[in-house]
Amino acid sequence: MHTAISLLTKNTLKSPQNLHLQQIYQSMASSKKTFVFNEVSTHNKTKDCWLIIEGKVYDVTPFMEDHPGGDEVLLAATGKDATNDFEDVGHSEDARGMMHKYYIGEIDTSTVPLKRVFVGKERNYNPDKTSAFIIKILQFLVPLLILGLAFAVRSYTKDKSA
Ligand code: HEM
Repeated sequence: MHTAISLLTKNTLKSPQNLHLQQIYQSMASSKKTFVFNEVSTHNKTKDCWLIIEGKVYDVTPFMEDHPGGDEVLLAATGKDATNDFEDVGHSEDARGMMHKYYIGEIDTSTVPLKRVFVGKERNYNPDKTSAFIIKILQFLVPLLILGLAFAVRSYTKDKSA
């Protein structure tokens, strides 16, 4: 990655028009910090949101309210490699151009799990299996109770009319 940035700064970005890009890439290369996945994935809240996109780590907290796609999608993209989510939307060049503002470092890709893991506050996940079990039993019992009640009422009314 570092080599790629050096090559870019040396060759492609030499023209004066690309000076600002050169400065951005140089600052990215010199001040880069490498994070491990667990360090990044804990930043998954409304006021603290870090993303992993194309091997880089972005702190998008200040951008959450202004993100045209909303803050929910940004939060949903935390705790995993968000490259595919980002690419699937088909973000414009403008969107890509603003990413450097939120760049805070690189990710050690060997620490990124293949499957999504939940760290800290968990969403859409119910660790209490007991309530799910009770619901299943109730789903079975309630119709039986109604049937039994219907039979009881029927035989009671039959007895009365006889
Ligand atoms: C540093 C990261 C990001 C930046 C700077 C960014 C920026 C932007 C910008 C400027 C737009 C307006 C449309 C465009 O110019 O393409 C946009 C739209 C959008 N973004 Fe992001 N985005 C980021 C990450 C993400 C991620 C991780 C997702 C997850 C799926 C996402 C989902 C969306 C969606 C759904 C839209 C709306 C698309 C539409 O309605 O046309 N963005 N984003």
